[in-house]
Amino acid sequence: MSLQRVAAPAAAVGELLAAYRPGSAFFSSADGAVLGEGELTVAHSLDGVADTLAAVTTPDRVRPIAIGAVPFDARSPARLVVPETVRYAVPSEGRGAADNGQARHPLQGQWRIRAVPEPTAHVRAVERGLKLLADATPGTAQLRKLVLARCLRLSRDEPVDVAQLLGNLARRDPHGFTFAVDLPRHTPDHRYDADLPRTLVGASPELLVAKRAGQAVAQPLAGSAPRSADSATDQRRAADLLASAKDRHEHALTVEAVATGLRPFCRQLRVPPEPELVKTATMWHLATRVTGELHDPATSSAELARALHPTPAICGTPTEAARDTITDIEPFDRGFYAGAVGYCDAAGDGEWVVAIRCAEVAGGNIDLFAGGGIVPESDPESELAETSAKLRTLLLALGLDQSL
Ligand SMILES: C=C(O[C@@H]1C=C(C(=O)O)C=C[C@H]1O)C(=O)O
Repeated sequence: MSLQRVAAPAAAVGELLAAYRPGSAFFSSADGAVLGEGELTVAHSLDGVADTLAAVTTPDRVRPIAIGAVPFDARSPARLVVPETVRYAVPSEGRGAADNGQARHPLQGQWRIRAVPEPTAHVRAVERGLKLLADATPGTAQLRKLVLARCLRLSRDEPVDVAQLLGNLARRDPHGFTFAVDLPRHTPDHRYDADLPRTLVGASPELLVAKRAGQAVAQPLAGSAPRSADSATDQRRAADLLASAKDRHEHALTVEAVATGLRPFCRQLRVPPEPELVKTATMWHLATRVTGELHDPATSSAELARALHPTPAICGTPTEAARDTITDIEPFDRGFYAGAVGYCDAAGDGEWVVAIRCAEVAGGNIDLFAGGGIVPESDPESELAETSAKLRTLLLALGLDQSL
């Protein structure tokens, strides 16, 4: 077994982006970027990360990391790779300049597109969800929030160039969390040839949890509005979102769950009473930054991610009832969409984000996903529009400027 080596810090995030090749693992945040190459060993759950890292840690080995993804249903296997070589980059100056236009390098080719479910069926699914939120079933926990998603299956004859897609995503959302990590080759429904590598690629705005220097940080998002190219309209939408009782309710349920999940690990937890606005190139969101001092500074980011995932931002409240309802209603398997993606080192430091604004790529197939939180005050047509707006993160990075 070879040693995990850490190469000298790269000059810029752009260099690591340029070095990404299929099979490597890339993750970037406002703090910089990490690129893992090769495969020393693999952990199949967040639980297994500490032991896997301990097994490869020796006095002469520099802090190993595990990097990869956990599926939406955490009972299914994750893929968290301990790479042979790890390179880090510090944030670069140029990274602040967002490229809000079309993808600079559109992926050429003729796409076949299939919506699963069809848009009208998604509206009906939301109506069904609303009915479940309104009905109390004796003996079962009352659903308070449910997140329903839809999927766009795109395919073409030529394989998707993941490096190009990753570069486009990083340029459009330079302040987001951009990632490309390989997944287990088999999908539960064996939809693709098992020989095809599968990659999760995306640009998530949502920090599930980060841990560094004995501190835990989470930034749940919930409550959304599409951006507008017209700046007055854009500002009005942001102000309306911040004032919306429905969105604040949806947001509060998520913050409450994240605070409850972190509290047992923290001696001091700060939860701001009011949400703030965050934006991506395509969306406005309500956000709350929750920070805590850990009782035990050695608590690992993987352990914290395990305690928090799945949050009501992508599942619902209460968790199990929402997860079962999602399985019943959604006509596709979420796979790694709405899972978690990130890395953790042997000291437990690391960052995990919610796997949204992402796609699963296998050869010439790319599945895009987007969902939205539903509370009793939600409107089905607006929910459909919200998923269409969220899908634009990936569609624009592919060079497809169309509403689907
Ligand atoms: C589920 C998604 O996004 C989540 C749901 C949100 C909402 O309902 O307002 C906002 C941000 C994310 O937590 C997605 O992008 O697919």
